[in-house]
Amino acid sequence: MSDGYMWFEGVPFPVVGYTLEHLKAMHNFVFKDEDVLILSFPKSGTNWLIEILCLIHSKGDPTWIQSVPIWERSPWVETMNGYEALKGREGPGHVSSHLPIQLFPKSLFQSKTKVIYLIRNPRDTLASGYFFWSISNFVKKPESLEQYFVGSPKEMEALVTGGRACSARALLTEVAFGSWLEHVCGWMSMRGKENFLIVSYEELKQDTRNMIQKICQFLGRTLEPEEMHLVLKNSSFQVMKENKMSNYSLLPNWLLDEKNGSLMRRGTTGDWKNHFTVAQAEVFDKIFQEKMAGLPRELFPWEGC
Ligand SMILES: Nc1ncnc2c1ncn2[C@@H]1O[C@H](COP(=O)(O)O)[C@@H](OP(=O)(O)O)[C@H]1O
Ligand SMILES: CCc1ccc(OS(=O)(=O)O)cc1
Repeated sequence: MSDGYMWFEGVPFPVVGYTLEHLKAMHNFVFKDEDVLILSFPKSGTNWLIEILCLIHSKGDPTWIQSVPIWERSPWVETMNGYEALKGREGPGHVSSHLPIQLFPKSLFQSKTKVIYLIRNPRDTLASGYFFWSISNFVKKPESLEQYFVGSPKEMEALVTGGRACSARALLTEVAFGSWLEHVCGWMSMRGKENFLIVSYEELKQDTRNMIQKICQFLGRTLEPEEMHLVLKNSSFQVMKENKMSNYSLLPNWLLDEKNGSLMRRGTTGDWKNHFTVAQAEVFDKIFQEKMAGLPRELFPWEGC
């Protein structure tokens, strides 16, 4: 825990909300065929997708999202509180997780649980994570974006000269829940299964209505035009930002310093461009191209934009 993370099976976890005992016990969690699982690497827009799924469930009626905290509506299987809530739940429901595939409860792979994997430009997850971890006490606060990006100036130098690209922060290897690359590559092994849907933050931003339709189709749900209108309205950035059940303002101040930021920060694509240096962007490109070469490009709609 000395580096500001709690390590489990080689993966760094936040130090608040997680224990090794729960992570071990959670491995035996039994998924129901009717559950809906939301999977993502942190800061991919997970809470937005959770809000959308809750609103699809309620056909746009905001009563549920305005009265129950988001982490109770779709508990995180890997957190202590989330796991306890899920264990005691009788019927099926929504479940959220940031876990990499190798740590996931095995029952998922024998179930028909519908799984939605949310993917976002890792440059934006990096920038979003930097600002979020800086205002929270889930993990050690980053010293600067530079430090968060590569660990140290020395590592950056080594990266630029091509020396140690694989071990650098640019691969997101030492942020909460481990490596973005490993997270994505691991879960992409489920690609093609009929109970597995991939949604990108970028497509969700660009054509929210169309993506909600696609999600509804996957879930076997339909929305009347007026219901769709309500889902769109109540999951919009502005409405979510003001919903205290969804914007994390219910978390105590010692855990999330709301004076200096919010979960609901920008809600845009490409904000990383305002924060990365040219050198950082080049390094990131190089590593991304190299490591993701084996996966189809359509998985990364933000590339080349
Ligand atoms: N309704 C919404 N529309 C668009 N983006 C949203 C959103 N709700 C949350 N987000 C964005 O999702 C990111 C948080 O992701 P997560 O829920 O996985 O922690 C933040 O990104 P930014 O920090 O780039 O603004 C946040 O602003
Ligand atoms: C208690 C709600 C909560 C807080 C933080 C979480 O992780 S992360 O910020 O998305 O990495 C998950 C759940």
